[in-house]
Amino acid sequence: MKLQDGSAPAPRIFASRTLSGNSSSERSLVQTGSSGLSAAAMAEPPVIIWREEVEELLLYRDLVPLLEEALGKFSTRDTEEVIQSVRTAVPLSKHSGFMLLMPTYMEKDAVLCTKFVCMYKREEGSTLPAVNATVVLLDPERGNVKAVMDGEVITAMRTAAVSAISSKLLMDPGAEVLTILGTGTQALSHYNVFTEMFSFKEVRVWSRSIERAESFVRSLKGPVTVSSSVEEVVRGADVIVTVTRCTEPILMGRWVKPGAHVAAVGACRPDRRELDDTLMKEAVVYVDSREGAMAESGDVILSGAEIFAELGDVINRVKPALRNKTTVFKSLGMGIEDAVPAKLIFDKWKAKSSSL
Ligand SMILES: NC(=O)C1=CN([C@@H]2O[C@H](COP(=O)(O)OP(=O)(O)OC[C@H]3O[C@@H](n4cnc5c(N)ncnc54)[C@H](O)[C@@H]3O)[C@@H](O)[C@H]2O)C=CC1
Ligand SMILES: O=C(O)C1=NCCCC1
Repeated sequence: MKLQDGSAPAPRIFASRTLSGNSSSERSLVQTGSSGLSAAAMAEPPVIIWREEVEELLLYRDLVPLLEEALGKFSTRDTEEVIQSVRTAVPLSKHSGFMLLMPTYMEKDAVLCTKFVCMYKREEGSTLPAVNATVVLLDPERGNVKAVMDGEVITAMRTAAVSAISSKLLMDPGAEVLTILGTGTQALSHYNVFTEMFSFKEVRVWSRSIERAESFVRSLKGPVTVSSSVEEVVRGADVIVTVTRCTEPILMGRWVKPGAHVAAVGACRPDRRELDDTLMKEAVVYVDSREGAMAESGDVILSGAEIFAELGDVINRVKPALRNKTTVFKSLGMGIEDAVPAKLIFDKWKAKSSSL
């Protein structure tokens, strides 16, 4: 969320009158409530937590263990732990996009949350965002909104954190070479968390345009090699992250080293692909959600590949982590992955505000 001059406003608490108008009759409605509730029994007004605050409050070292725990809870299908159905996709045909609605309830953790995320096909060079998200945290008892948060950083960091968890579980422990296909928002968050959590000897990046790859790499801290040939960066890589907006396969199984781990993050619609049939059929396929993958993943649906397990099944030790095989983690994103950082950010925000 940004102001018109591009800067982010300071975090603030909405004044009650902002939500309910200025007139004294409207204000008295706020103080006693339309249902006659006393002010003490009324909910706190919602807060807005802007992008810069999210960036400050959300750290991978807190997020990764919480997400790992949450993926395990999701895979138990225990409705007291998590209620989360496959998200609703509203087509925005005029703008070549979709709005995805991602509600999640975690009863035991008292977290009620939804994300609205819009995703678009963008022309090369477009300055508009490919993904734009807002996260809303509610009080499950009263149903009021507690916080509205910028969702772009949450989406970038939680997606990368889940890919890092898949790699921690499924890559060869001696993995040395990381390859990232794509140079956008997700490429950056994946680079950040993978280099924070693991010690790769070599990092390679691919983009269709070598200039874009070079400019992306200039923004990074460590040494990275670039190429505009997917085959060149993929051959010999131990871990391959695909974070593109492509709609046809770009990663071919014949280039992938046996035993490599692929975290496939793009192609989140049933008609989109990033990986070819050879890779999908030869690899052991893990997903975040079986239902989600069967409804939304072109790589799963169109290849006819069998899903071996959810990441949560591996975390719960219900299914093995087949590290010596070629593995694909097909990521689609789930509401619980947003609910967890939303609670974390809100709790930290409250602690920070009350200490001021
Ligand atoms: N699995 C999940 O939870 C999530 C998945 N995504 C998906 O991840 C992908 C990347 O997202 P962002 O980094 O936010 O997008 P972005 O627009 O910032 O980056 C996209 C990258 O793909 C490249 N690209 C675009 N069209 C291409 C094509 N036809 N072939 C090859 N490369 C192409 C761009 O040059 C850029 O490097 C998108 O497909 C998005 O929908 C995004 C958020 C969460
Ligand atoms: O889970 C998400 O967030 C997204 N998934 C698919 C692509 C857009 C964002």
